[in-house]
Amino acid sequence: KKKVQQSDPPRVGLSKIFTNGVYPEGEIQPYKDDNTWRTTSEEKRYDERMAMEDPEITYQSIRRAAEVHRQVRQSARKHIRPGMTMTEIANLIEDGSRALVEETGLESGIGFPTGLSLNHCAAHYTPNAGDTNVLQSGDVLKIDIGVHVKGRIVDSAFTLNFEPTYDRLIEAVKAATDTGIRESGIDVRLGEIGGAIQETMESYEVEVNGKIYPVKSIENLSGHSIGLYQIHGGKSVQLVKNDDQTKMEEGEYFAIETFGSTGRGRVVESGECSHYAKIIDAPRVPLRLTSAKSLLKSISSNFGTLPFCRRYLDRVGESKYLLALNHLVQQGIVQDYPPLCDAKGSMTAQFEHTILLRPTVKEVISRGDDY
Ligand SMILES: O=S(=O)(c1cccs1)N(Cc1ccc(F)cc1)Cc1ncn[nH]1
Ligand SMILES: [Mn+2]
Ligand SMILES: [Mn+2]
Ligand SMILES: [Mn+2]
Repeated sequence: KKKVQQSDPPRVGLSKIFTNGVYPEGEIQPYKDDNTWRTTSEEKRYDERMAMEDPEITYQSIRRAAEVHRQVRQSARKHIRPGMTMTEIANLIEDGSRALVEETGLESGIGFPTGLSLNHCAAHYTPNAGDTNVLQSGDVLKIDIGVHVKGRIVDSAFTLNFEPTYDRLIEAVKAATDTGIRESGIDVRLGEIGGAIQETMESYEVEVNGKIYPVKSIENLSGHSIGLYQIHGGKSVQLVKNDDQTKMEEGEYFAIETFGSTGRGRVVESGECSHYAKIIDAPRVPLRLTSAKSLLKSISSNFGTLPFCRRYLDRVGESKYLLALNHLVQQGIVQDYPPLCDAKGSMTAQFEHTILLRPTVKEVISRGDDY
């Protein structure tokens, strides 16, 4: 049988390429100071075999999502250039993701809105309809892509620049994220990881037009555990030293993400909101507003508890939904996630990977040869 090749831009579904249903493993890291106990223990190897066989937690789902992520981001890096509108960039990425993951209802598809935060904005910006913003050559663009298969979400992000000014900032954040990944492990306290991330991050400085800026960890952003169809699983991994004694546990998925800044090292909500998500255990309040009732039905059937953005409502045929959407937010049924920005004029960068704490090893699921 002839081997099927991926197209450029990528549009061939991965099940046509990985015809045996086996997808590439991520980067395998032994647990730190664990020497070989977990890797060799019979009991742990048994636990792993059971996990592999359980259709609900099969590793193939998350690995398929990760391979989609790698191929889409490779194409993004190749094609995104100053002069493109943010909307063109979002569509380029999302068309690729939907095609490669072979989007099928809530079975597989986009994990959350494509983050395209610029410059002093660190997270949760994606264009709404009518956004005419154009990428500039001096911009620092955080590309945060989500892909899910059977509710297993890969949350991974990288930073693009087109001029060398902020190369050191980008280097600092890549190093800090790798520190966070290295320090993660079963029974590790979340506070310990925060301290290590901050130490790496703040060992860097960046020179901009003759002025030296120390790189700061953004103290009110964090990594997070990830659940089934649940981008935020309830545990947060801070980017600064703290005494959170909560431990990481075997079988948990984590998004290890760090953000560096030349500004205050703190973000505030700023600008028009695009990102939303149904709150998992939202109170069942009787909705008086009929339009809110029908919008909620559309959100539940199209996205479930996965985050979505206004463009996704547009594409499933919703219109004139803002009043209803704001009502759902105000009733505590839908969470809004406005853009999170440091001071105007400052610069922020992000790197993020999704890791899985397997019984025997730590797997950096979203690792590629790019980052
Ligand atoms: O800031 S978060 O809300 C958060 C961090 C810690 C606890 S909750 N957030 C989760 C999220 C929220 C909305 C989305 F559309 C996608 C993800 C982190 C994140 N944003 C992008 N990638 N990762
Ligand atoms: Mn091409
Ligand atoms: Mn992310
Ligand atoms: Mn994340």
